[in-house]
Amino acid sequence: MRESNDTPALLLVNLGTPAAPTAAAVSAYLDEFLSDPRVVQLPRWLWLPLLRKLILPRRSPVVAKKYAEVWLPGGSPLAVHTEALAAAVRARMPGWRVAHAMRYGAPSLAGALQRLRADGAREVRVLPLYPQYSTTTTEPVADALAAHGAGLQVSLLRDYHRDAGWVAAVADSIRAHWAAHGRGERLLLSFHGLPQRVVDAGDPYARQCEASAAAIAEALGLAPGEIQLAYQSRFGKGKWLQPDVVAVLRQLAGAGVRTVDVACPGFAVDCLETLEEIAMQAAALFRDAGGEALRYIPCLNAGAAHADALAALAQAHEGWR
Ligand SMILES: C=CC1=C(C)c2cc3[nH]c(cc4nc(cc5[nH]c(cc1n2)c(C)c5CCC(=O)O)C(CCC(=O)O)=C4C)c(C)c3C=C
Ligand SMILES: [Fe+2]
Ligand SMILES: [Fe+2]
Repeated sequence: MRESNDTPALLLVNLGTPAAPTAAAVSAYLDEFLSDPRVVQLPRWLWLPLLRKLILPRRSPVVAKKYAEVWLPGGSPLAVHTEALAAAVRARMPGWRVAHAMRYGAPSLAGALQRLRADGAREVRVLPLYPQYSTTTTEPVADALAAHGAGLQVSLLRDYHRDAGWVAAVADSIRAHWAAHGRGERLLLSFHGLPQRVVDAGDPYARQCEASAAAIAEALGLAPGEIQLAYQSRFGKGKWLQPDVVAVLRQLAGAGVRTVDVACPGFAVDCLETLEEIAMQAAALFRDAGGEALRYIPCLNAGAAHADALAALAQAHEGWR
């Protein structure tokens, strides 16, 4: 069916991921991602030669091996799950065009906007799949909309870090994990980290992570002290948000904690940072430090509760600007 011109469109946007688990594809992806001045805020004359001559040649083959360990038959987990999530949301929004795009890599945001335009869309709601706002993730989506959104009436959802539907979906996924595997001695929520200087410059991301953790704790009927928050995926040499997930896991194991449940509610879908860094690396580290088991709780991915929450957000009257 061809929708009428007045049908609104929803565009789900995720970060992006390499096209293949190879050094060349990882290098191309990281080059686009890490040369965005919103992501690494160093002077270009200093950063770009450093990135291209030193960091990419060294890091890309190492990171490509990590991607290879989690790669799915259909591609990178982030790409596969984002596409499945868009399909699940589409099924809940009759009358809407629902598309997805990546901020870096493919399918490109510019291309997705072009297809919507060609298809006769006028109003486009853009939902970055970042529950917590950051100048390093959400704002680059706004930049791309300013650059490629001409001719469309575009609005953006800046964050959904305390949205009731999303909080309930995360809490339910943790309860389901407990029902299937029993309850670990501790519950740890691991969010992607951020350089401390970005936070000091006023980025509200860390506050939003704390508020999300508090809301999830409340939905689970836990006291704030019964849930621990940590930050992961540190990159480079500078100071990043604390506490670091590795330090927290070492400390828990050292204190005699045998089992810890870990969820990553800042990630809408599973990706390298959850499947390799947490479910594989951090789990091995916890065992080496004397723990018995780190039980990873998968992201919401294309689950029904997630798709319901995002479809409700997409059709909400508030939050869009
Ligand atoms: C300065 C560097 C980085 C900042 C700032 C940053 C913020 C940030 N990232 C996400 C979500 C994801 N990041 C992912 C991978 C990834 N992130 C960085 C660096 C920064 N991220 C790098 C170099 C990489 C690639 C992997 C590596 O080389 O180690 C991913 C996964 C992508 C995938 O393909 O699976 C996600 C998702 C958030 C939410 C965020 C700030 C809040
Ligand atoms: Fe249709
Ligand atoms: Fe990142």
